[in-house]
Amino acid sequence: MDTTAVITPAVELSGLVKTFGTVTAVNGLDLSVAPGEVVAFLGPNGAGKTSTIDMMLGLSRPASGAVRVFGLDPVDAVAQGRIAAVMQTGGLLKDLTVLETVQLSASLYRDPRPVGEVLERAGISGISGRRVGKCSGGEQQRLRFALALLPEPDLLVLDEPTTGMDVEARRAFWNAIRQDAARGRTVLFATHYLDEADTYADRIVMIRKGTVVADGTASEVRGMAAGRQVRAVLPGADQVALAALPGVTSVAQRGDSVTIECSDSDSVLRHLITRTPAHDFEVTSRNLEDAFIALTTGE
Ligand SMILES: Nc1ncnc2c1ncn2[C@@H]1O[C@H](COP(=O)(O)OP(=O)(O)OP(=O)(O)O)[C@@H](O)[C@H]1O
Repeated sequence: MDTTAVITPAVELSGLVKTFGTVTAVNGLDLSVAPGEVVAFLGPNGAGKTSTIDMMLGLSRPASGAVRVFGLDPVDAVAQGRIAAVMQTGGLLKDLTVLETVQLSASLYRDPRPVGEVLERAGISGISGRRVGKCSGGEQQRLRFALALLPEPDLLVLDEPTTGMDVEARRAFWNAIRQDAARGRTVLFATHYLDEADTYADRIVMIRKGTVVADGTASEVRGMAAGRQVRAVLPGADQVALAALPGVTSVAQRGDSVTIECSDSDSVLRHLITRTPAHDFEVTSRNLEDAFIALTTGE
């Protein structure tokens, strides 16, 4: 057996760039996703998530850089049913029932999964007779998920699939996706929701201004994003010296007080106590949500 065989990544993006006129939507993005991973693309509005996903699906072409899906050009990967997508809106006919919608889509494939099976896996067998126009937003998304399962893709891509759903609908939707992913399918989804990425992804890739700013498991990213704030009374603090301390991300002086954002509050305190006349110390943990915003907006 050849134990040195290299596994072809599910997704390989290298030096990806996408521009729209003067706007650079994706700016030299590199990413490799292994088969079987559940990856969240997390980033604020305009970070470049949709532009990247469109290139992965072969819906648009990069200005430069390369996209491979299971080693293939995305257009070929889509044609072979290796990749399928659940988009946020569009693509459903209101007057058809859920069952008719899936049957119609299935008729377009040469060798689709059985209709009953995909309804079951998307958790919508119980509403198969309901008209699409009467389905809630969450049910319509599970219907789109069922449609995406018809070719039995190896990679499922979802672009902000739960926007506008309430908490219960989001949970039902993700449980269906997660149960399906347990069978080994690779899943990549874009989201604004930190909690959604945290709960449902094995790996979080944070995007800001078209590039990756953090990449790791939820707990690794939490570690990267988490930080402390040290405050002390120190008139005329030497801001340059403080900013040069290990792990310090910002220093601000307001009146007699200095506020230092850092990853290692112990070493900042040690410095302040031994090298400066600072007093009245206050150490607080930055809230994770604030830290996420700091990481994705650079504030
Ligand atoms: N067709 C287009 N024409 C012009 N500019 C575009 C186009 N599509 C995207 N952009 C711009 O590219 C940037 C990245 O947009 P993109 O939709 O990829 O971000 P996103 O992370 O998916 O954002 P959101 O979370 O709001 O969907 C934004 O500045 C956006 O305005």
